[in-house]
Amino acid sequence: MSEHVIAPKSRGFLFLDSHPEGCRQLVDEMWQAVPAPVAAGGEGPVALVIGSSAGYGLAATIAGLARVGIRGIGVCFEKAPARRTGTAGWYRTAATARLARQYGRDMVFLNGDAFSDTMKEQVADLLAERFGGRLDYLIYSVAAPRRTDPDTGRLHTSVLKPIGSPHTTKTLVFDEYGAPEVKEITAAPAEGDDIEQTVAVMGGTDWERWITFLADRSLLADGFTTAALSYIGSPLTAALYRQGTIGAAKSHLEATARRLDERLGTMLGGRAVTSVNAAAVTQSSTAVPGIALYVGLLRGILGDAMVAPIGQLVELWDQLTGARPLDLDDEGRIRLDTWELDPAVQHAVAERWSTATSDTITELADLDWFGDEVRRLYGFRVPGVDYTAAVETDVPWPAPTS
Ligand SMILES: NC(=O)c1ccc[n+]([C@@H]2O[C@H](COP(=O)([O-])OP(=O)(O)OC[C@H]3O[C@@H](n4cnc5c(N)ncnc54)[C@H](O)[C@@H]3O)[C@@H](O)[C@H]2O)c1
Repeated sequence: MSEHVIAPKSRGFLFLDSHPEGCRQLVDEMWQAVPAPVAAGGEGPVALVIGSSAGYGLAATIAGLARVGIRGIGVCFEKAPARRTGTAGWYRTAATARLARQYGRDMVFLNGDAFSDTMKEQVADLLAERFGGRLDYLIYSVAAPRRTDPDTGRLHTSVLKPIGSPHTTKTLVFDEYGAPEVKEITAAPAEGDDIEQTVAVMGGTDWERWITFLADRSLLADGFTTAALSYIGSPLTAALYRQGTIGAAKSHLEATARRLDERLGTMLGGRAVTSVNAAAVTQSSTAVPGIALYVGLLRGILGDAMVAPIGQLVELWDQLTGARPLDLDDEGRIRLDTWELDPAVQHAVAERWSTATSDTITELADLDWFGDEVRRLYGFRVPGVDYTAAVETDVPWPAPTS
């Protein structure tokens, strides 16, 4: 037993501790937000979600469990409680596993490096032993700063840089008293092998490696379908995102999808697509310069009309399972970002972006919402949680039920 009162301590948008009870309630909230299952009863399809503990991958896991009745495996990379609390994803995984069990879904969570072949072996063994040797769906939603290539042993590091020339952007920071400041920063362009390294981490190489690995062991079911998450985003963030090093990785991911789609089509009558999702506040997105400002302004304009990740992932599952028709753009991508990239919305965000200063930002952007969302990533600011009460932080990793 290790009970503590946990106060939010942060460095910028990163918090040092997370709140187990807040994380549990947020997972409950996400589950409750999922509409009733499409088909009830029977054994659900077998799914593997890579990046299952946070952001879009967590939404994929919860929407899959609650809407489609999936069973299978979630893979993520989280830190256990030790001197500090566990990471939020640790507690969210414990909460997701508890709900899965409660609803009778056999879901096993593995904590470790998805880029490694050891993890691929572990997943392959579990699929063979526990899930009838057939995988129906794979959702790939990893956001990571680095990846070791199992073939070469080389460590690749991804960077967020513009390509070609330096780029100056407005960005949102909070001073030591929590007051918002709109600043300008200039990002130096990619140099050396920055692009290649970012593509090696966030492009499609590891996704393809997973599929080849599982195909070689004959673990992919007929009609096997896979989706990887991508982002396009606004012209306001394009120099640093879609036209930058990370955008090069996303283009690689999308090209990988087209190649895999052909391969899976011939091999199994299967499919590979990318799903272009909309801007959301996650640990990864807040690391991109300008994104915090952009998302705050977007919320200021759209309010509750923004579609949260869980809503987008219900739509993704509906399209993947055929509950709704698959709706692909000209480049073969599922587009769940149309409300964000609507020209009228983008025009309104651009207007506010151009006039935003430290003095006007609280009127133009919904910073209360943004501040809450950042804290909720760590289980804070969840209505109904008593943050003055001590909570058990020593939560075990969920053991598979036999
Ligand atoms: N956040 C956005 O605004 C946004 C918008 C559209 C698309 N996307 C895409 O969604 C995907 C996920 O991003 P997110 O923002 O949800 O990220 P996130 O930081 O919220 O979650 C990342 C997940 O990856 C897992 N992970 C990281 N490194 C790992 C490793 N080595 N092995 C196993 N698991 C690992 C983490 O444990 C976590 O579950 C990315 O492809 C991203 O580009 C994000």
